Amino acid sequence: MTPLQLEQVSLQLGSRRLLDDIQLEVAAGELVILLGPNGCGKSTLLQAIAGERRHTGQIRLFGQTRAQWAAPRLARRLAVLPQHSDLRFDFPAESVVALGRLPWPGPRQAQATIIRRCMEQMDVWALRQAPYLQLSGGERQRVHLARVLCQLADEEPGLLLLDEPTSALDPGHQHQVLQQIQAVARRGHGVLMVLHDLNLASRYADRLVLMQQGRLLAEGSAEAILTVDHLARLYGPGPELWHHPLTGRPLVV
Ligand SMILES: Nc1ncnc2c1ncn2[C@@H]1O[C@H](COP(=O)(O)OP(=O)(O)OP(=O)(O)O)[C@@H](O)[C@H]1O
Repeated sequence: MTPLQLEQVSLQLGSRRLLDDIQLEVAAGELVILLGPNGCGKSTLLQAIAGERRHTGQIRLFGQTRAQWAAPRLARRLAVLPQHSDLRFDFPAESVVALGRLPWPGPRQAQATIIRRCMEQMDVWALRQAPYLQLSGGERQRVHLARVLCQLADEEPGLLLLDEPTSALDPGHQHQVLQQIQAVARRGHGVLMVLHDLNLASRYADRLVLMQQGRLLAEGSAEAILTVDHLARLYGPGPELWHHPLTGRPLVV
């Protein structure tokens, strides 16, 4: 069953159309990256998919509309990392990650194993006892990533929505995190992720989607999408395109 299908999704606020007739699918096993300038509607789109914004048109998650999903079942299939995850409680990092396991009752030891695995994947296991509020911005972001990763189980395909998950990370952790997110997709989950870094998007996406002023402008492979014409249209004049010597993928300068 296809994790995500959008048909004619629009969202109007007063006289402003924040989303305009969006058609989009994310297949199981696919990592789709959404690109576009500030304010074009990327977060709004993710929020609409997450059920947080009223919209017209249809959004299907694994073939069912939101109204057809019981919330506890959907919580095992849909995991969302918003652009900002504000948390004021001074829990140990491990307890923050454990929040992701709330939809899953189960033996304590099995839960602990999954939590540890996700924290290791996000390189925060060594920080497990650190109070959340004492963590750095990048450490907090990786703790929240571990939390959403451990919300999905590999027995049932899920959908992962990630809004700029690497915005606070150093280059080494950006690659580590994106490799893990790619591995999540390879295990059969659908992933829809917002990124601003064009070269990370070029390297990791199975498909890129360009957004401009609430509309989808183009979608396809990195080679098809990262063109001088598209980039100049979205971000202004000046981009140069090279090719990565090892991967052959577009490299934006
Ligand atoms: N509740 C709201 N009321 C009024 N305008 C809103 C509201 N929510 C979003 N907007 C506007 O909708 C537009 C799209 O916002 P959105 O956060 O989706 O952009 P974005 O593409 O994610 O941008 P960024 O790259 O800066 O994160 C923005 O111009 C924003 O000001």
